[in-house]
Amino acid sequence: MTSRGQFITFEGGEGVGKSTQITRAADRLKARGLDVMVTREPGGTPMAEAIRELLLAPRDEAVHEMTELLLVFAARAQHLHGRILPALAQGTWVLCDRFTDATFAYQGAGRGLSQQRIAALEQLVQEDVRPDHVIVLDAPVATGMARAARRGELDRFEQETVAFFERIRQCYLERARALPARYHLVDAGQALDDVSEDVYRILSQLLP
Ligand SMILES: Nc1ncnc2c1ncn2[C@@H]1O[C@H](COP(=O)(O)OP(=O)(O)O)[C@@H](O)[C@H]1O
Ligand SMILES: Cc1cn([C@H]2C[C@H](O)[C@@H](COP(=O)(O)OP(=O)(O)O)O2)c(=O)[nH]c1=O
Repeated sequence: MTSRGQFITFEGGEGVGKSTQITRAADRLKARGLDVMVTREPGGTPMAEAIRELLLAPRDEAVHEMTELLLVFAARAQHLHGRILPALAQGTWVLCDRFTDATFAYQGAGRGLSQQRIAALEQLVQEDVRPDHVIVLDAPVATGMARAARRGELDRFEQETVAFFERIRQCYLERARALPARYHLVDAGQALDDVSEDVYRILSQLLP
């Protein structure tokens, strides 16, 4: 029987290097012979990517935080059932750029929705599914924002204030410290290659 793949998420604020590091990590795991799928949230399936576009587009209309929360979980339900769970069942390792920790950070700490409400939706949508491991890339907010700004036009979240991103960073740090067996904190303020080494050191301990 094929053993279930590992479900590993990459988290952190804007521009900390999640996309870059997840690609590098996947390449190294594939080189070790593993079956690896890289995906992202919000998104990961055509319908969930359409919800992502709804969420990220800057708009004149104020977006209620509950609308944002429900859209994030609607996309997640589609992604989880359509792609993540089938891949894990086949023994594929799933590396996901953001997952529900981002909801606790952005819609919770950022927008002010209660952690209990988010936890209730997490239970409803995911039942007992949680990431096996979470890599939290941590860097000063200014560092991440400067890197993100270099990418060009800012999306609806990237237009937020420094205070918003400071709350997000603290939320990730608190979650990482509360559950050290699942969360792995990495200093993302280092040079790219040093961050990659730290990430791979963590992943290599999970190899079969
Ligand atoms: N450790 C690093 N040092 C310098 N630049 C970095 C580092 N990590 C990422 N970058 C650059 O910062 C930008 C944002 O990185 P990206 O991986 O897209 O971050 P995220 O997915 O977290 O938003 C990219 O241009 C990337 O090349
Ligand atoms: C998964 C998720 C993402 N988001 C936000 C955070 C990001 O600003 C945005 C898009 O994610 P992403 O493309 O990973 O951001 P970036 O590469 O700019 O760091 O979606 C939430 O607000 N809640 C969530 O649950």
